[in-house]
Amino acid sequence: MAAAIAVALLAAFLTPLLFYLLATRAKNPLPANLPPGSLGLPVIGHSLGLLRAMRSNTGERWLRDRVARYGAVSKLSLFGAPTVFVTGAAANKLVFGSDALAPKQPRCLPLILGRRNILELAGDDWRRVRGAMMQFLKPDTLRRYVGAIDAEVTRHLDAEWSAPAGRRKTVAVLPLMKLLTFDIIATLLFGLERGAVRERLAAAFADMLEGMWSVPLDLPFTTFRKSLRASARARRVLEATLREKKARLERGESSPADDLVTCLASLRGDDGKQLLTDEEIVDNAMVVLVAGHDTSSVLMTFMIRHLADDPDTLAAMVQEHEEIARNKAEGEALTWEDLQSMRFTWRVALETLRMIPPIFGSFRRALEDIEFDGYVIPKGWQVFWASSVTHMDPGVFKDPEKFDPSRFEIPAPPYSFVAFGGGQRLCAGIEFARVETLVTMHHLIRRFRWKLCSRENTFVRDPMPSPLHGLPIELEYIGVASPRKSS
Ligand code: HEM
Repeated sequence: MAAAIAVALLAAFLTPLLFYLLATRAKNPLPANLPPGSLGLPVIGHSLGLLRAMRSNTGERWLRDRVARYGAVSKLSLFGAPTVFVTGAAANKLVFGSDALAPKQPRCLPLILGRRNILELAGDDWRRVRGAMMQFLKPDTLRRYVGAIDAEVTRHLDAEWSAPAGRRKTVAVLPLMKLLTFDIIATLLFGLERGAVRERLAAAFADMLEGMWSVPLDLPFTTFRKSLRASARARRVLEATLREKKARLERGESSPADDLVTCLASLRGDDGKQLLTDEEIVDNAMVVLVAGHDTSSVLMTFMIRHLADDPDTLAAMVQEHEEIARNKAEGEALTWEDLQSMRFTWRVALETLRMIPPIFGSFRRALEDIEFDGYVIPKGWQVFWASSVTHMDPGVFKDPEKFDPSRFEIPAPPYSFVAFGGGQRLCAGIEFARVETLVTMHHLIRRFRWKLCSRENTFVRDPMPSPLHGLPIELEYIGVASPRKSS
């Protein structure tokens, strides 16, 4: 019965789409010099093949096979739209630099995050929203929050990782890292204290994520419907938070530097009006929650996974962090200056991101016919970029399968390392991610050693890389940390 309903729904959904595609193709004949490759079956195209490969952790190979067969530019069909897949530094430059390409997200994203979220915006609207967010996320502002992030990390480690003296403890790393990054965002960016409101946001957010990448069918019992409802609950919390922040600002009880939401609410345009609308502030708080939560938690999880089996890298990191700790008083919080000394640790993070980029790739939409590499990308088509093929290209990164942080002693060639994207849409949260990663790794390395519980060291992409069972590790407390002096 359920299967019959699903088939009927699918037919109802696909048939008009098929007619639409045939009609538009008849109206706009395709240019002759399209990239090589086939568009596959109508509508279904190559989506199932790619998704299956990602779930079995062969997504990178799936793309590499395409490149071996067709070259760095090829056509295919993904998620119901004709697509050109591009890879390599020149293609990345096009993706991140060309005004003829606009961002394009899966259809479910604006429905869940809100239509005024930065990922949907272009032109002046994008510049205004990005500029406002960077007021808080730029290094000059973030340097003031290192102590607060340090406090959040040590509190988290005390509560979730530590075991009674002499006892070993097993933890699953990924869920804990997600909890930590959620807590850091809730405190630092939303200024939400621990308690019922924050727990309501955490619960709504967890439900919302489940349907984030699902088929956007708003029908009873679909994951997407559940996600939409959870998104409405999360928005209600953020709207109430914004109202409270605005009231406090008006009463002179807070400062724009308190948190991202207060900062955005305080900004004024030339006309003296609030620079971002309330809707924009809430939509972009939702983006920050999603963009900043899964990505950094995945990075730290895979660093921990790698360090368990790489004693040389671990030893070099231990040395770096011991030197920093030597110059600090007992329990003293880290500072911005300390983070600048964590060069090796950040190179380990970059190498981890090169080999396992949390964001597999994403889409753009051609606003006009674009000529690239001797082919035409027709107006209206999707462009799909993926970081992994460039990251694993031996012509760019020698011995790409080897984990070698020293390769980042000099900057990678332009548009070759794209884990954070590139160009004007470069990740807005790089500095934030760098601060939370370095602070967390410092305290973990000073307190614990660990080994992997499972020898089956694989992961799947869903679409974020997720290690088997959340990466269970056995922790040994080495007891060098001491109670904090300041926060
Ligand atoms: C290891 C951590 C992170 C990685 C690997 C990462 C990766 C990326 C990538 C690849 C993009 C570009 C997507 C595209 O061009 O299609 C992006 C954009 C973005 N990221 Fe991150 N991100 C990370 C952490 C964060 C954090 C912590 C925040 C917020 C605090 C954040 C906020 C954003 C925002 C707002 C954008 C959109 C920028 C724009 O369109 O102008 N990210 N990120």
